[in-house]
Amino acid sequence: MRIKICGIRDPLQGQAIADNGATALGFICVESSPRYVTLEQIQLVVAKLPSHIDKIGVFANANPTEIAFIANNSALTGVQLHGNESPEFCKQVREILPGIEIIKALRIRNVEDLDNTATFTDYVDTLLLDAYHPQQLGGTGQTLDWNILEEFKPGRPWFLAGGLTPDNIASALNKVKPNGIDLSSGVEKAPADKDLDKVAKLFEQLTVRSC
Ligand SMILES: O=C(O)c1ccccc1N[C@@H]1O[C@H](COP(=O)(O)O)[C@@H](O)[C@H]1O
Repeated sequence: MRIKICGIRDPLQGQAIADNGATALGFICVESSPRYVTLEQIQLVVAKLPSHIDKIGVFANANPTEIAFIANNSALTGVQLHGNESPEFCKQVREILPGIEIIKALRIRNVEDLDNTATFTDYVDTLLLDAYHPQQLGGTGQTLDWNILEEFKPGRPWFLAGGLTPDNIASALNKVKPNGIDLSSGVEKAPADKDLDKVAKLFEQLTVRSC
């Protein structure tokens, strides 16, 4: 299973989280977020990471040219589109960035929102399901209704996100079978300041489950 830890800013924290077993790290390229990182900060973190770690830039309603500039100049392996991007927009980004993983994040309120994920299947590599919050795009710490995800089998691999923590990850994975998990605020002391003890606890929980 893929394990993505999002909202990384500090190079040493990024390195430690990769050493713990994360398969992907995420960088918030959304200026309004308290976890926002500049291109230069991403470059400093990426420089310390082994090549097998996926490096994902998180954008929301950004310009495709800006997305491509940041992706190409910081060796990102993927971009996560976390705003109100349309399937057509995802297709455009995929054409501009061939070879880069396109992840479409969708904020799920109900079964209708879940059904809507099918409209993205042909235009993205991966889906990511996050909780819906009326004012915030992401990093809210809110969980979505895992009950409606029990039978969710989209035509693409998918990440479960939204309010996951070392304390609730076992319950989540008992109900839901995603291809990956994505955590941000559940493993931090303050926005973009990751709590390495919580990260270690997360991996302990995941190890116990796999035994
Ligand atoms: O983390 C942010 O500040 C953020 C801002 C704008 C878009 C997405 C953002 N984060 C993403 O939110 C989810 C879930 O976060 P959490 O675990 O509930 O804190 C995750 O995919 C982040 O990439």
